[in-house]
Amino acid sequence: MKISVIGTGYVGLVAGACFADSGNDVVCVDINAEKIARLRAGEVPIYEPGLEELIVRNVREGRLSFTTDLSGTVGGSQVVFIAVGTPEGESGDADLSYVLTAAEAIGRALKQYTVVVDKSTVPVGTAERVRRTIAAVTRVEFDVVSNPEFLKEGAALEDFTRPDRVVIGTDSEQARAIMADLYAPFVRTGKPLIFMDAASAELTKYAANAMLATRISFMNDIACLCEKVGADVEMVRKGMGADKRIGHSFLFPGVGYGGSCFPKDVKALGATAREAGVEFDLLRAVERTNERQKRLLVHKALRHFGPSLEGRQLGVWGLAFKPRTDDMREAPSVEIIEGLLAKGARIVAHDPVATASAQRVFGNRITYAPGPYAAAEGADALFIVTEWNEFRHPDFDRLKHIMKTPVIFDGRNLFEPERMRERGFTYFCLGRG
Ligand SMILES: NC(=O)c1ccc[n+]([C@@H]2O[C@H](COP(=O)([O-])OP(=O)(O)OC[C@H]3O[C@@H](n4cnc5c(N)ncnc54)[C@H](O)[C@@H]3O)[C@@H](O)[C@H]2O)c1
Ligand SMILES: O=c1ccn([C@@H]2O[C@H](COP(=O)(O)OP(=O)(O)O[C@H]3O[C@H](CO)[C@@H](O)[C@H](O)[C@H]3O)[C@@H](O)[C@H]2O)c(=O)[nH]1
Repeated sequence: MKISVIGTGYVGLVAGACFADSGNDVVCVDINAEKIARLRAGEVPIYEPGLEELIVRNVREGRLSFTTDLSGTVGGSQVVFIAVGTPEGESGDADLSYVLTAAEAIGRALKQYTVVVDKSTVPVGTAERVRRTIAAVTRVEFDVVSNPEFLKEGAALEDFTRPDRVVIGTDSEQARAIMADLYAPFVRTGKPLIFMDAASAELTKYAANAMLATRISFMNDIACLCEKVGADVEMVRKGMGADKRIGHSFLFPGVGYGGSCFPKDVKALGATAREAGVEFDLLRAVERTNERQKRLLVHKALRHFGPSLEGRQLGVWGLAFKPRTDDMREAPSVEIIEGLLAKGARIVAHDPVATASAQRVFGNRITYAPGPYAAAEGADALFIVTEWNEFRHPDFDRLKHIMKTPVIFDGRNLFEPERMRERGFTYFCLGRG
């Protein structure tokens, strides 16, 4: 099948590469000429495990290419995916300007019946707005399908090629058949293609993200409660998760959820509810807990060191919002580091892949260390912010030896508090004694 993908971000690039790898002829389009030039030179502008190899191979084998020329590409495609950004708008709602601009450009370029697929995360009613936007500029036949994406950064290829489900919102039989054909290679193991109307598909995406964010905030509140009452959140988490109705995933307390999706999508769902006159108080509480959680490590540090961190050197392990990505969007590290800087601390941080993207956030206000031990050297305390695997089994003797004082604020509960005390560390974590 001939496919165009509009937008070469985390979603567009992954979708484009995976569709090409299942034998389709894919052209990825972006308005960012520098990104396209890099991609054409074989350089992938984001870090996502396995993506570069997949792109390079599919380009070499002639199934995948990159262009800034939307109008020259879309006309020859049977399916066009919109995978542009939908950032937070002024009042918390989703900013649809990129989606609607792309839709109009697609409309002008159509030459034959085409399925236009909205893969971006968009509020209820957007498929209809996209349809109207395209219909206003063309007489060619087309269908608009809502096909939200559920991949996680850091595991994007696995999630895309082995999805738990594929949600397809359309009332067109023709579009339904084309989408089923396109996704057939990814649901061979029996995972469902779930067909529904476009509005339900659009809402499914926000509901899923908001539910996952709710679980995280719930566990962060449980962790705070554990600290106050002398319970151990790791035990509570295991005990809760063993109930099949609850399950173990997305119950890890941490420094608050971040990334390009949960924060904006919880807000956008709140905006949809407000507009619809539905009181959705739970969402506001989920956000409030998350705001508190992002400040927690700084509060713990101030309780330990006193109200000023002037003259203190603090090490930070992990800058990206989660492991296996270089994405700094809404990363809790930003709030934590800004909080520590504001109290006068000097920061030396290490992240295995996010240094370049972190430099765009912090500039030279912090120091970037080439490795975890270099970040901890001479530090008054070490902050663990992102749970990269390489931080899980450090040489504790070496760490203790190189730090000025062996104090750790662990925002990811990587270690056993009892063992850390035996090793000679002053160890603070979340919801454990
Ligand atoms: N990042 C994720 O993990 C993830 C997962 C599921 C869904 N989503 C959703 O998918 C959408 C895309 O997210 P992302 O993280 O890939 O975004 P991104 O910001 O990484 O990339 C978007 C790309 O679209 C390009 N673009 C904007 N307008 C364009 C136009 N008119 N024509 C061509 N290109 C254009 C931008 O230059 C940019 O390269 C969002 O709605 C997001 O909520 C993201
Ligand atoms: O038990 C957990 C799980 C996650 N997180 C945090 O939650 C955030 C989001 O993590 P994750 O969901 O793994 O990454 P994303 O790439 O943001 O993926 C989410 O957002 C995407 C964009 O909408 C969706 O497609 C995915 O299904 C959804 O998981 C990160 O800050 C994590 O540290 C926790 O604090 N505790």
